Amino acid sequence: MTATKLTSKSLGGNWGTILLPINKDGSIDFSKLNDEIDYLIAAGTDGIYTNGTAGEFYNITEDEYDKISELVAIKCRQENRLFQLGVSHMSPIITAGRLQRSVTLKANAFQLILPDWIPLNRQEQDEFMLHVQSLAKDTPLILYNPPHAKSKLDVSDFLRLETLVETLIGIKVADGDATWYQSMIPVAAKLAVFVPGHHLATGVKMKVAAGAYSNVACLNPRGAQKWWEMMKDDLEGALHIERLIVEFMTTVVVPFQKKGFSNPALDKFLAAIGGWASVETRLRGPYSSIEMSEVNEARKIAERILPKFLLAI
Ligand SMILES: CC(=O)N[C@H]1[C@H]([C@H](O)[C@H](O)CO)O[C@](O)(C(=O)O)C[C@@H]1O
Repeated sequence: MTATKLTSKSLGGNWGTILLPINKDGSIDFSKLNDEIDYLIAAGTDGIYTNGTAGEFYNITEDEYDKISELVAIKCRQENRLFQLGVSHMSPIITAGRLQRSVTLKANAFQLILPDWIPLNRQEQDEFMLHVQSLAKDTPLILYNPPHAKSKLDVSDFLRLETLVETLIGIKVADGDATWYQSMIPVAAKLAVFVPGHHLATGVKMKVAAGAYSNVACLNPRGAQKWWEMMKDDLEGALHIERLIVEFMTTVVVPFQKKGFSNPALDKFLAAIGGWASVETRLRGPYSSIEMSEVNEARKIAERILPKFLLAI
């Protein structure tokens, strides 16, 4: 079977991340991971992706990388579900290795970051992306450029890379204010732009967002999907829900961010609050995890603020 060919026009929607169930000794619990992938597939999100930040791509061995990618690829192909494999790594050599070993898995796309120790000048960005394109063959690419990346790309970089790299179909970025959205309209005309999950309705209203690799799907993949569907025929209603999600994030999640917990710690906390996966809050060290004992209180606040469909399992 050939993989459905994603394009900058067809790529979009609510994508659910794989989160790693980490044992006390730091190993990955593959049996729990298995169940989690089954749940995500059954939840009916537009797609599933591996090795995002929430998948702790920066802190796994190459053997683990291969095992995770294979597991997700086999299950998603069996069930005919769209999936993307993250091949990101801070080292260009490791990214290339991940890519080369994953090409046969027939992902619908690869997600990747630029090399992330020494910032890349434009020529180096171009060279890296062309190299990756040649390794990925005809599998499309999504470039992930978070605000903490060493090489921060702007509108002109995205447009240049889109012209240069034929198989680049999307980008994942943090959003900004109305001026930012305005500036991204030319990019959105050419590439599928993914914005933070909790701002997706705004992104749609501003005619920029094609979808989200979603932290709302971390909380509840089914609920996040329902919210995305709502954006198509009741955008005002979806914007109202977004305000509730943002209120929930501000009340429950941001205080942990202010204490210094990382984004993946927050994503795992969201999943534990949602309670749909057998994933707990533990991250692989040295990164700190939010204690499971915080989950009950957070869940109570979630129940007060959020609509039922975002929490029901
Ligand atoms: C608010 C937000 O968008 N969070 C997203 C983060 C950040 O983009 C990332 O932590 C920056 O490094 O990425 C993910 O964890 C990921 O790709 O797996 C998904 C999560 O929804």
